[in-house]
Amino acid sequence: MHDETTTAPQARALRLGVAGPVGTGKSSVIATICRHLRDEFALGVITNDIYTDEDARFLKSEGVLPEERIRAVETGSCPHTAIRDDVTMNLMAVEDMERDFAPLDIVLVESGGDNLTATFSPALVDAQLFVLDVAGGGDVARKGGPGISGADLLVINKIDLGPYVDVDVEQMVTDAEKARDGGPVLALSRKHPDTVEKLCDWVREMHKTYAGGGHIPVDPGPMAPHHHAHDDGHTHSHE
Ligand SMILES: Nc1nc2c(ncn2[C@@H]2O[C@H](COP(=O)(O)OP(=O)(O)OP(=O)(O)O)[C@@H](O)[C@H]2O)c(=O)[nH]1
Repeated sequence: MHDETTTAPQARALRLGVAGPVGTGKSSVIATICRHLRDEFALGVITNDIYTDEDARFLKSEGVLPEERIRAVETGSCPHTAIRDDVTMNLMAVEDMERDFAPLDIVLVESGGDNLTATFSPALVDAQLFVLDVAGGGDVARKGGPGISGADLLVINKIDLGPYVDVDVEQMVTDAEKARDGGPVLALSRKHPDTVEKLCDWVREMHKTYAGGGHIPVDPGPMAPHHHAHDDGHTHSHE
């Protein structure tokens, strides 16, 4: 009988998206993954910024990978568009990277920083992390949204800051688990090596499942309707 929960073993790299609100630590999470796993896996990184290549420059300056394995996509539009509505620019960047450095094991794709609504299309990534931080407030996890509830892993970052911003990290994790119907939640700080190891283990496990054909990409769901106002007075909306 055909088993619909598995697919053939994968020939190409695992494409792993990292999304989340501005400043929660997406670039830092990617830097951490690269530093700890670069000797185990062949890695590449694609960053998304609206007008700059700042995130790519940060990762290059940190020396987390050889510079040519870190490439920037300047989306020129709201971050949702490039990771969800029309993923062409990103898909081309990922495919170029995979071709130039074949065979790659994992390509990390960082979304531009946005609000709680941005998620990757499963046409672009195979799995996705959504990153919140404790500095954004303990109640954020309760607010839900497609990334919080539907990403393959929810990261609650900067837990070392909990005491300074009066956030009960354990409660925030419990709230997040509830919002995700028990889906995985990782409390992370780059200053707590045990949490970094858990992040690496999650990536290892995801890669193993994916490479063996046992991972089916899940769409966390569409963003909520919203609109953007631009400097020139022009607005656009996503319904
Ligand atoms: N205390 C603490 N600070 C952290 C941690 N991770 C990241 N930061 C800091 O948080 C700030 C934002 O981190 P980034 O990695 O640039 O965040 P980002 O989500 O990529 O930001 P944008 O790309 O601008 O949306 C930086 O000053 C980091 O040094 C952490 O675990 N603990």
